[in-house]
Amino acid sequence: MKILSAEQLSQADKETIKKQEISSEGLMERAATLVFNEIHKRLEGAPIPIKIFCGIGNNGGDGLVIARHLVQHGYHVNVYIVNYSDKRSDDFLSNYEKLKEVTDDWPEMIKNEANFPEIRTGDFVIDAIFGIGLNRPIEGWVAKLVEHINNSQAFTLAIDMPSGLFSDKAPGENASIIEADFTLSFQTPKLVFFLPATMDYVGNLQILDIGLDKQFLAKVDSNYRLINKEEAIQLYKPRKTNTHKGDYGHALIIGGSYGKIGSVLLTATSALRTGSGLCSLYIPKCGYDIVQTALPEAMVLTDKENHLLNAYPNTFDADVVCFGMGVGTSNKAKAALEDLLNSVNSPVVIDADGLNLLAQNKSLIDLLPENSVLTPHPGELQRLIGSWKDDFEKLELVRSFSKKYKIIVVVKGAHSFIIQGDNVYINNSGNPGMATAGSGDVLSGVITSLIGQGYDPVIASILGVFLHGRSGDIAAKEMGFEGVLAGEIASNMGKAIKELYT
Ligand SMILES: NC(=O)C1=CN([C@@H]2O[C@H](COP(=O)(O)OP(=O)(O)OC[C@H]3O[C@@H](n4cnc5c(N)ncnc54)[C@H](OP(=O)(O)O)[C@@H]3O)[C@@H](O)[C@H]2O)[C@H](O)CC1
Ligand SMILES: [K+]
Repeated sequence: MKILSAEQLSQADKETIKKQEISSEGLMERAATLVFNEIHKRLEGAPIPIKIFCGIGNNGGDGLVIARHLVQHGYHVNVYIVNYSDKRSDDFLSNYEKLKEVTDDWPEMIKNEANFPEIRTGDFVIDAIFGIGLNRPIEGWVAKLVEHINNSQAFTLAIDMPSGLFSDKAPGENASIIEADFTLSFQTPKLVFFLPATMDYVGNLQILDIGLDKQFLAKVDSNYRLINKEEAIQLYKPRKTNTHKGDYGHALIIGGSYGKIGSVLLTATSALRTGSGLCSLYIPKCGYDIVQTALPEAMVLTDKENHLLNAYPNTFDADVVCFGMGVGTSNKAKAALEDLLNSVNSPVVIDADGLNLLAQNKSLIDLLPENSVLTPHPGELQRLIGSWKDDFEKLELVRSFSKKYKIIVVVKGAHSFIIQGDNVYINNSGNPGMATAGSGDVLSGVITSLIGQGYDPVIASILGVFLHGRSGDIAAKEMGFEGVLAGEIASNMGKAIKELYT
């Protein structure tokens, strides 16, 4: 699903009004009625006190339409106009009049702190103060109102966006932003819903298709895409019936050191569970018995060193190589990485200490074959590209890093970002249970396996991150968030793949 900017959404709005011969008020009615339907479906007429805070623009207009429908369905509604300016929008004004026709309880004006209503724990708050039109930080008494709402224990539903969030840029430090429990957003998700510093304001997210012009949405260009099952299934290549293991690639996993053999084992298990035809490990001697016992399906080559890797078996003929988990950052490990990068021409996957070695020896980055995949978590990323002032600057830095070295960067997080040049793919599977030791090792195995099976490295990264998340979801369903082990993310991979097409 494309992620559009506020400007693109306003354009879509205009295009829809023109093509569907609908007025902008009609479009507001359509969008806000969908919100009302969602609320009504859940509340089923319950006599909960509903407090709707409406701005004076079109987000506020949505709030007024929702209020009218709620009143007409017998709900207990109080409407507050957050009077932050005199520039009321036309659709706000006409819906203000329409609301007055259905109730004697006229909206209350909030012009300063003295007008703030008491908000109780059991209240249901609707935030229709600002939407995509926010163009500067919320200040003064309006900021205090946001704080007042956040300090209440009331359930808060944000319309289109939690007020205070910009759709396309970072909020400043200590910005006033509604902390929503739920956000119902129109037509497309907004980029800030998925960025680490702003995602927590959104709560649960649901996107409502308000029927904006399909042609415009299809042709509008966006560098940002959200990856759900609908997108993932299109990337998946089913197996043929007449087939053999040679069709699914030979993955070589290089890593491990004394005390960290488990990491390579997880990566190799995950590669095999994702469907690699063959999988070999190259590890220090001390890991030989462990791997052969724990994973008889894999083949094992050992370095001449006992506890650390020191070389790359360059006579080995693999379809794809993954390097880094558990190797440490010793000179010996550096020699092994250098050896590898001087020997291979096809894309490699680099994770964990492999990334730290690249960060410590920046000249090695030049040796990465085009389309190689790097899978840093934020700490590793910072070591590679330096620090950033906010999530947007981070995205810019990763983009130029990706362009400069012609590589793919998978920035791991609650929503992992797959970045290739200007293109950013945002993963929407997974859960907090996956924040566990070895989870990243498993991800490297999935991506490596898919590259070995012939997927283009960027597709392998997008699909791999999605499948990793789904597999984690399957594991968490059985084990609970706290109980998930990385090995279970690997072992559920077959189910995650099956679930794509069933
Ligand atoms: N296209 C769609 O998907 C639809 C969107 N709808 C809803 O409309 C809003 C966007 O409405 P808009 O009127 O453009 O903007 P807002 O309601 O978010 O803001 C209103 C005005 O507030 C001013 N502003 C901005 N920041 C601040 C601030 N910090 N303090 C005070 N005032 C501020 C600004 O005007 P200025 O002239 O003062 O700059 C805004 O214009 C969208 O989010 C949806 O909820 C439709 O209902 C359906 C179609
Ligand atoms: K809002």
